[in-house]
Amino acid sequence: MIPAASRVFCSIDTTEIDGARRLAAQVNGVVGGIKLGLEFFSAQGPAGIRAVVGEDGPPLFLDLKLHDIPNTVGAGVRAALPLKPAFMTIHSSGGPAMIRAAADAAASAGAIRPKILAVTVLTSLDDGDLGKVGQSVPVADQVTRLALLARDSGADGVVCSPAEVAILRAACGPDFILMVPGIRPVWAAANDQKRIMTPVQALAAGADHLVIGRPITASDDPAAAARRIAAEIAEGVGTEGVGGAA
Ligand SMILES: O=c1ccn([C@@H]2O[C@H](COP(=O)(O)O)[C@@H](O)[C@H]2O)c(=O)[nH]1
Repeated sequence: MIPAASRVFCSIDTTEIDGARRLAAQVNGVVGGIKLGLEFFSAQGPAGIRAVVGEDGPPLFLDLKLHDIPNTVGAGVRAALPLKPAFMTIHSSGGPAMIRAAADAAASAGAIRPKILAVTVLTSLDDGDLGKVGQSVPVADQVTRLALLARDSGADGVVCSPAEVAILRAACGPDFILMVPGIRPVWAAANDQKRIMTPVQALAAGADHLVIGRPITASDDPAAAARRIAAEIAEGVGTEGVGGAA
């Protein structure tokens, strides 16, 4: 059986190539893949990505959260295909044509295409924040709307918070991928995340993959933190309560 910890993508958010490589080596074999995003890509570009994950490295989740007109997003996805990411992100709020353009660009890679995931509502936002950007509906309603739009426009799945996983699993079906950040073991600080759950809670709700960054990477001993999370997942630790000091 595949260990549940292999469903964790460790988010390495840094500008430093040596630091990113060191972190990737420290969590290698404990987590299932590496997520690199805007911070690292802006500083190090495609060559930096290759230096961290290599040709035969762990699965890559390239989290660039593309959001632009359809032509530009499609071209952005196509330009990233040589990196062979397992997953790439776009924003669902870019609309149906933009999502379709990303899906079509990914499909052009054939069998080893990246799965396109549409970001719904960022896990750092709550109902009050949504209201301030003119979306005066409960977060869960907006997430569901954007997830259904993404599914119907050709995306393989979405990025959502653990709080919406059960709702989306019911609304979008068993095969729609739910990639879930906003994950905090009970011993970790929430930081800027607002909609959070423990790894065990998120998996129990039906998440396919978990994204975990600072609880591992900001630890004095990232390898030990990753192993601790893997052990908690295996033992079902953290079914109640979450978060620490923000
Ligand atoms: O809604 C979202 C979408 C993406 N993220 C990304 O996940 C990681 C989370 O890192 P932590 O250190 O575990 O908070 C980070 O790279 C975000 O860009 C997200 O948090 N929420």
